[in-house]
Amino acid sequence: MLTLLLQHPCALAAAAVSVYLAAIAIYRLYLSPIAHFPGPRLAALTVFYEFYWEAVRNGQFTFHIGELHKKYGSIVRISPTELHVNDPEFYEVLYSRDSPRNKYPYYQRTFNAPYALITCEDHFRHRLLRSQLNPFFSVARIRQLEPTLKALVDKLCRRLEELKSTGKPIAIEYPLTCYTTDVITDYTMGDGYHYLDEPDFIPQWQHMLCGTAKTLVFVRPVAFLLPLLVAMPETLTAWLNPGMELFFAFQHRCRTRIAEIAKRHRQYGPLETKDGRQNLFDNVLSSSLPEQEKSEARLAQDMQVFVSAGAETTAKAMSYILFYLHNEPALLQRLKDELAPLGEDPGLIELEQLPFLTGVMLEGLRLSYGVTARLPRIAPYNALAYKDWTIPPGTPVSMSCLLMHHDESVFPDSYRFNPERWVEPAERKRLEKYMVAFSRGSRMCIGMQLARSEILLVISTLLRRINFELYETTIEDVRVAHDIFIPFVKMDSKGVRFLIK
Ligand code: HEM
Repeated sequence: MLTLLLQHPCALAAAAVSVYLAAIAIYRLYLSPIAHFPGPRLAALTVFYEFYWEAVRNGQFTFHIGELHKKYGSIVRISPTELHVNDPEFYEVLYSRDSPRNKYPYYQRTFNAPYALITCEDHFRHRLLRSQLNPFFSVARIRQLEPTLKALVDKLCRRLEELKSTGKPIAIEYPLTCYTTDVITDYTMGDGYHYLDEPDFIPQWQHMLCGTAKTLVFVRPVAFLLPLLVAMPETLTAWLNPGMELFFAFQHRCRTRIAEIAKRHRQYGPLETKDGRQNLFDNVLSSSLPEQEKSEARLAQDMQVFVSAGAETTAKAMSYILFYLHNEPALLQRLKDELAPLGEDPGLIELEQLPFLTGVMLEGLRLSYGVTARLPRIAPYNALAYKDWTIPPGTPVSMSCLLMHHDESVFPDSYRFNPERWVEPAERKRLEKYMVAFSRGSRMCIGMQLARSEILLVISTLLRRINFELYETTIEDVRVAHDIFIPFVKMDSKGVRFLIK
């Protein structure tokens, strides 16, 4: 037999590959440190199980994981290397504030932004970067930003008023995405994109932000091919994947803007904006961070992430809130009644005190999810204890906001938009623990305060000044149907559309 194999190199190669694959299969099924965890054998064998549910079935893996939990229990092995937990009480353990948590390289590499804060794998490097940025997003700093946020809401209202009585429906997520983009670009770069000036609210920008999420998910198991894709001429990639032109233009814009900021910083030191604020990247350049963390390549990747993370999520939450309120006029009226005594120009501090408005915001965040994808974390040094299980150190473990927000034991009638569930203060405090749109712990969203302030100001102002009428929009246009890193509704939806009366 051996002589035969040696005489035929192809047969030898095939035999070697078979032995290799068999060894991998035996390791994954019987010898891996997580071999004893329950779950489908196929998922334990290959990442193409995940690929099938993510890519071939177009964003169905999270829903399928929900089914696996019903069959196998609250902890399931969902891939050769990863466990998934579905238990609201475990969320704060996994997404810990204090214990080291690394991110999972397999998951992070598809962002193709290896130096950015959000993709930083090592816990300690992340702490260093994050502690430098945290003050920039504190409640106090966001309060200083209030006049800018309000000026942009005024502009949003003026632009929407142009559509008054024209009979032209508007998909509200487009102007809202222009608003959130202008806010975050103005705040981080000191010079906004001014997308609210675009005559048609530039729908392709919102499509691009959602489209890149698909690349994230669909290429994950073959992400080692990403360098090939990236090395291809941009014109060819854009031809293969229409819509990528805008992404490349956005990438170039971030690099150019960072190069300008860095050059000016080298020549003249940090530049303050007219209201005395320093832009975020000047602030990083003036900091005591190690020099490699101030490289233009790293800062350009962070700029890209800040803009895309801050724009789509917040705009989606606001447009879903507007839908739910107009879909149930009693809720709309109750909110208007609560807002009425505050007059024409209430401040953020006053808005934050309103129980029903707060309930509307939290319920909107709960049902728009932000990021639906599971977010794996690794406890690098210590085993994690979960019920009777011991999860070995170094194991990627994930949980999903989508499953948390539809846990009927926490949020009964979970698909119903019910702001009332947040109104009573003690109950709100209890429930907020399980509303994880911003995730939790050391890696939780840095823009949370900014997003909450934007939502409060935009919703309260639009309801005072604009008369909306829903146009050919049903609950299906806000009901999650696909998890492609971010939530997607049915693919042929035209979005939440309104006539301005
Ligand atoms: C409704 C609005 C928002 C939601 C639901 C949301 C959700 C999230 C979630 C779930 C994460 C964790 C991602 C992970 O673990 O990989 C995250 C991280 C992040 N978000 Fe947000 N986000 C929102 C708004 C914003 C805004 C306005 C900004 C702009 C500053 C922003 C910037 C970021 C950044 C930079 C990170 C990475 C933080 C880190 O790794 O330390 N987000 N966001």
